[in-house]
Amino acid sequence: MQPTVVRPRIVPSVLPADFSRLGEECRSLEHAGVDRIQWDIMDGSFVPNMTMGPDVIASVRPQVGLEFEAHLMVQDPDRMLSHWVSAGCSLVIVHAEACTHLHRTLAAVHELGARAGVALNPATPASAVAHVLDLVDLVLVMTVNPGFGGQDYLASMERKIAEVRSLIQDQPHEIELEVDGGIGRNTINGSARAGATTFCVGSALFRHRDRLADEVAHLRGLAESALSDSAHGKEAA
Ligand SMILES: O=C(CO)[C@@H](O)[C@H](O)COP(=O)(O)O
Ligand SMILES: [Co+2]
Repeated sequence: MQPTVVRPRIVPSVLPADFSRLGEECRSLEHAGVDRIQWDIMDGSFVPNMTMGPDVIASVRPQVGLEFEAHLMVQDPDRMLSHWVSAGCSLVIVHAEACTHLHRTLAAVHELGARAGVALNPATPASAVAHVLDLVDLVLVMTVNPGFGGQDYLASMERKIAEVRSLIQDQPHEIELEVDGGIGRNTINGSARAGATTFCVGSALFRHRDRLADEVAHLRGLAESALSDSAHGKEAA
């Protein structure tokens, strides 16, 4: 039987959105056909920037049907995990570097009824997730240093993307591989060929806010062609 090509997921970051109209902005993304919405949570400590708290996300939650993921760029995320889940995030991504007891933190996310993801800073090796894969639903490889949107993609991360792909490939449960930072028309191909199937896109998408649906389809098409050329982009029909 012919293998089918994995459908790439396009997940916008809300960082470039107009924060005074977040509900409308998220509805536009939903109408444009994106797969989820990523909320970039920054605490001014783990990263040198601050964004929003759970009440902001909760206020948008009833206005949009899409799944929400929280990308927690937060030192010691444990004490607030339940707030992000209560606000409506069904996927919670913590940074490996921010957790003293990563295994415990991931178990706590599952106990709250959410899916758990682990993000890796550019300087963190793929091996940082090797011993927690049984508790991981998604690995997020940062392709910029976290803290700001609009930075240049680090192509040097493609080797790590490939290493994570080979780590997760043989797991008994599905683990998504997402990339985040500087993803757009010129970089989605390289990260897809390396092993990513989910693409967080911020500024490269909002740059085309007058034709969001076209840009989502265009980016997904570019990723689909790259995945169809690569072994990891195929699944049994
Ligand atoms: O987590 C982060 C930054 O820390 C990202 O989600 C970016 O906000 C994505 O924005 P672009 O790099 O695509 O502009
Ligand atoms: Co992010």
